[in-house]
Amino acid sequence: MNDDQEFAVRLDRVTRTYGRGSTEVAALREVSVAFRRGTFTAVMGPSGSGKSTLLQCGAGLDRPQAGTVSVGDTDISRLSEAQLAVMRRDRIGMVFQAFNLVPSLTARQNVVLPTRLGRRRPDGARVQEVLDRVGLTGRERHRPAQLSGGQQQRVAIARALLSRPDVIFADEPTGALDRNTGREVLTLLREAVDDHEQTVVMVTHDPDAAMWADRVLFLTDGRIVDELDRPSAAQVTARLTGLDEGKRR
Ligand SMILES: Nc1ncnc2c1ncn2[C@@H]1O[C@H](COP(=O)(O)OP(=O)(O)OP(=O)(O)O)[C@@H](O)[C@H]1O
Repeated sequence: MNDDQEFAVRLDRVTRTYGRGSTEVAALREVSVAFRRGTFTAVMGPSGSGKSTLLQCGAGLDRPQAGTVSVGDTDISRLSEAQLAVMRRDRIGMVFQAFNLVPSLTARQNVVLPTRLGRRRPDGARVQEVLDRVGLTGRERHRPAQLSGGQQQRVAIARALLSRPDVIFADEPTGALDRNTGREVLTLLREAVDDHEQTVVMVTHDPDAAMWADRVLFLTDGRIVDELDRPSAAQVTARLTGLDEGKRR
């Protein structure tokens, strides 16, 4: 297998800075990391360490000043905005802490919205399949306000799954949920990896959520400073405490 088939997404020496001159902040400093197909990676680190920026650059929502981002065999820094939009629609799914649903639309309409915006006709059977898969059978016509937080996040996951994306980027997907509901969301993300060979990259502050991942990356000041394979929550907590202490010194 060559690298393009083995890895869903690769960042190579990616640098992203914000602002200029004395207010310049380096959110990512020459970060190189590859996400193997069919794996679940958690990204952790102190506030402001660059986690969301890593996700945004990987998903093509933000463009780095230097370095390359590849999705499969495509270097996305070379794509036009229009080509990038198609790539994001077809191959990348996004899930956010705040669900990002349209309040006036039903669950089903929210799931098909990206397809409709792409001026394509949704496949009704596929839409029902993803709604069933995330446990929303019977709630297809509910609007977000009529759903619990966990159910709203399921709608967002169904929306992300619809196009069978290679990779799903999730930015604190359990951050607004209680522990049990969060666990249900993590189960869905884990199933995407184990049963559907998708790739999940998830930012989280919660060591219990990170435990669901195959690998945990630790960021500090825009750099990946460590990684752990299948760690326990206690190992994750210990590593995070070490990072915070390192920062204070
Ligand atoms: N649009 C922006 N304009 C200016 N600075 C930004 C912007 N986005 C991020 N930054 C800065 O880049 C750095 C990294 O931000 P980022 O949001 O990636 O961190 P994070 O690890 O996700 O933080 P948190 O855990 O608090 O969400 C921070 O110092 C932040 O202030």
